Amino acid sequence: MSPNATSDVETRKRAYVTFLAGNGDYVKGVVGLAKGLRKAKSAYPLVVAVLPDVPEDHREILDSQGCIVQEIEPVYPPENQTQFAMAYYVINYSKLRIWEFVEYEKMIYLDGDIQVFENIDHLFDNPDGYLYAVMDCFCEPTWSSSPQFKIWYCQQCPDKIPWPMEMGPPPPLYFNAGMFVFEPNLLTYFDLLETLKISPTTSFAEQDYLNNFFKDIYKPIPNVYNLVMAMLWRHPENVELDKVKVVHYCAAGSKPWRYTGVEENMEREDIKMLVKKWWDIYDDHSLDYKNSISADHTINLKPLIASLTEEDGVVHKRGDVPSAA
Ligand SMILES: O=c1ccn([C@@H]2O[C@H](COP(=O)(O)OP(=O)(O)O[C@H]3O[C@H](CO)[C@H](O)[C@H](O)[C@H]3O)[C@@H](O)[C@H]2O)c(=O)[nH]1
Ligand SMILES: O[C@H]1[C@H](O)[C@@H](O)[C@H](O)[C@@H](O)[C@H]1O
Ligand SMILES: [Mn+2]
Repeated sequence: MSPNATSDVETRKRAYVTFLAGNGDYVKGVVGLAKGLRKAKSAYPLVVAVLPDVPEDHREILDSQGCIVQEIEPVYPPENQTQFAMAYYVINYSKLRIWEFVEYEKMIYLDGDIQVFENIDHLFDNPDGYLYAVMDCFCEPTWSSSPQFKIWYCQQCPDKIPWPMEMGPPPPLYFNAGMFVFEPNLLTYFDLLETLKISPTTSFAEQDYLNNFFKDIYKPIPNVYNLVMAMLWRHPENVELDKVKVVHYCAAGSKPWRYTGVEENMEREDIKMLVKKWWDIYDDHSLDYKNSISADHTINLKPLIASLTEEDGVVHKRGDVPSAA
């Protein structure tokens, strides 16, 4: 086997992964993400973990965009009496299935409402054994039922309003679960599912759960890897917008494919600019998988080479091992 083929086989051990549920418009987010990764010349494919309720035509769109569509079974929390910050967060427990994708050594999870504007492949090279993610902000009304919100404490500026001593030690650092670097592992996977059975359901669903589960191995990374939009108006002093590589369109009203500009903060120039940047990628037909094949041979030979197996040299059907690049 040629040295090139060896390294291509190695790159197959890493992938991006996102999650898709339902027959709504989140598929647009995932298409945008696939194209964004391609534009950033990522060397790794995008796996889309889909729930059974994702319709066939949406799966075909994703396949035609070079994504690896992988169906997963839903995971439900044990009981559902809690008020989630958003009712649909309940489906996000299904995200735990991605720890089962052990054909990959390391993956970067990205929400469907995330866009990657610059290459972040180097995050795969971070030392193993940790879960890497960006610290969240507690200042939006979605956090109103939390103790942090009630005392105006935010881990983004712990010196402004320090955590009161009488409330005990400050809570452990908390990440936004729209983006994280992790290692699929069956023992972890079974432990995640088993521990869930005896865990309470809380406002931020699997985000709270993952934070608790991984608190000892969580390593914060700079917010350029997941700009939670509220940071722009809650903690502008912590944001260097021109350095941001990954944007998370998570604020109410900010999903680019639904954007109208009427919700609070959505009239801001920085938001308008970021929404436009998302659309520029989504509308760019040269970034469609089929067009990128004819446009750039150096990049687009990769999926073909990677789909040659060592033993039989047989080329598997396109879509088996597509690269996001
Ligand atoms: O109808 C839906 C709803 C959600 N999703 C998927 O679920 C992800 C999470 O939903 P949002 O991005 O709308 O939610 P937020 O960004 O507000 O949610 C945050 O909190 C959630 C708590 O459950 C999750 O942790 C999520 O990853 C984190 O970014 C989406 O990106 C998308 O990938 C769908 O596919 N279809
Ligand atoms: O994951 C959630 C979500 O992205 C919300 O929109 C945001 O307000 C929260 O800070 C975050 O924890
Ligand atoms: Mn999101």
